[in-house]
Amino acid sequence: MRVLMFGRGVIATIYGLALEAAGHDVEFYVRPGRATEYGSTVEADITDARIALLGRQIRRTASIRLRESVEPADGFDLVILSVGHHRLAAAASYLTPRIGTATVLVFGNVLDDPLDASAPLPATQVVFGFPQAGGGFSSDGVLHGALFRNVIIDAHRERSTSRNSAVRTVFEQAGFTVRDQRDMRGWLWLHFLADAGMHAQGAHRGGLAGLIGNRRGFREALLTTRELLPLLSAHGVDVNRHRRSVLPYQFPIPTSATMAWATAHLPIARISLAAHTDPDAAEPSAVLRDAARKVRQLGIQAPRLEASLRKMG
Ligand SMILES: NC(=O)C1=CN([C@@H]2O[C@H](COP(=O)(O)OP(=O)(O)OC[C@H]3O[C@@H](n4cnc5c(N)ncnc54)[C@H](OP(=O)(O)O)[C@@H]3O)[C@@H](O)[C@H]2O)C=CC1
Ligand SMILES: CC(C)(CO)C(=O)C(=O)O
Repeated sequence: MRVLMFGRGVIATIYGLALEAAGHDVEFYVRPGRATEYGSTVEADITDARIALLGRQIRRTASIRLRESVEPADGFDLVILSVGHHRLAAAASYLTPRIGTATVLVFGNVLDDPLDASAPLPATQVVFGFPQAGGGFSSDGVLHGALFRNVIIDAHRERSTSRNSAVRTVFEQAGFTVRDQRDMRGWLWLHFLADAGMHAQGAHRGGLAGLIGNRRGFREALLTTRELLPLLSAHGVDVNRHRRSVLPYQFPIPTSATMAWATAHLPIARISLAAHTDPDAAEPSAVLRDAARKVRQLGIQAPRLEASLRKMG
């Protein structure tokens, strides 16, 4: 399959390399002028949990193909679009006239209704999913990442089209296990609020890396998200469908102890957080700002989130 990864960011690179290794024809779209800057290789240090339960660390210099434009005649079958929620609209506008008949997998954080957030991409060509990976580039350009076996794919009955099946097959053939999500919109909202809780604490601790091994930090993150949960029902999400996912917020003490222990002792649990050390990174402040905007609109009290926003300045 011809696959285009949008950008050469963390998630695009981790999954692009995995799909290429599985035999797909993978290219990366980067902004005009950036191909030379990036070069034709990437140094990747990935702890891969497809091979071993707690991950096996593999470091390699991988060749990658970059392109600075996309045209409908390029004939991509699948475009994987993984950007921060605050950059999705611009990316979707760029891609819409250029994708031809390709399926676009929107594979990252989304706030608002997913189809509105990914407009003007045609709803019939879009599939929603979410990565189970994380990491970041260190200052020497090396990608340090953790890759889990699962990926989340939308499995709502009305959206279970042949495009969904094709996306599932691509991941399964590359050794991933697809976790069906029947309420993707609710799941994406909940994940966004979970990130807001984490980033709120990151704002006090020099980024998410400051949470590693930090029981109090995780507890505060969970409590921050708990303050935001009323947003879900206010937007029509049936929280009962996400009972297991909301348990950490109902039991923050044992959950934070587990998270602190896991991130202190297991590299696979630590890597995604360890890479987030930039206190001025754009995505965390966009997540906090947009979560705060939503709760203020509804008059929901979120003192922990507000305190973190003040801290960010
Ligand atoms: N990193 C992580 O640990 C995790 C991230 N996620 C989610 O996955 C998504 C992607 O995250 P991540 O990979 O870290 O993000 P990155 O910022 O690393 O990657 C985004 C990429 O998209 C490119 N890009 C964005 N907009 C445009 C545009 N309009 N035109 C051209 N290129 C563009 C960026 O290029 P440029 O640099 O030129 O702007 C960059 O290469 C987010 O929603 C995030 O929340 C989920 C789990 C973990
Ligand atoms: C907050 C983070 C990095 C934790 O892995 C994440 O899940 C995301 O960016 O969506």
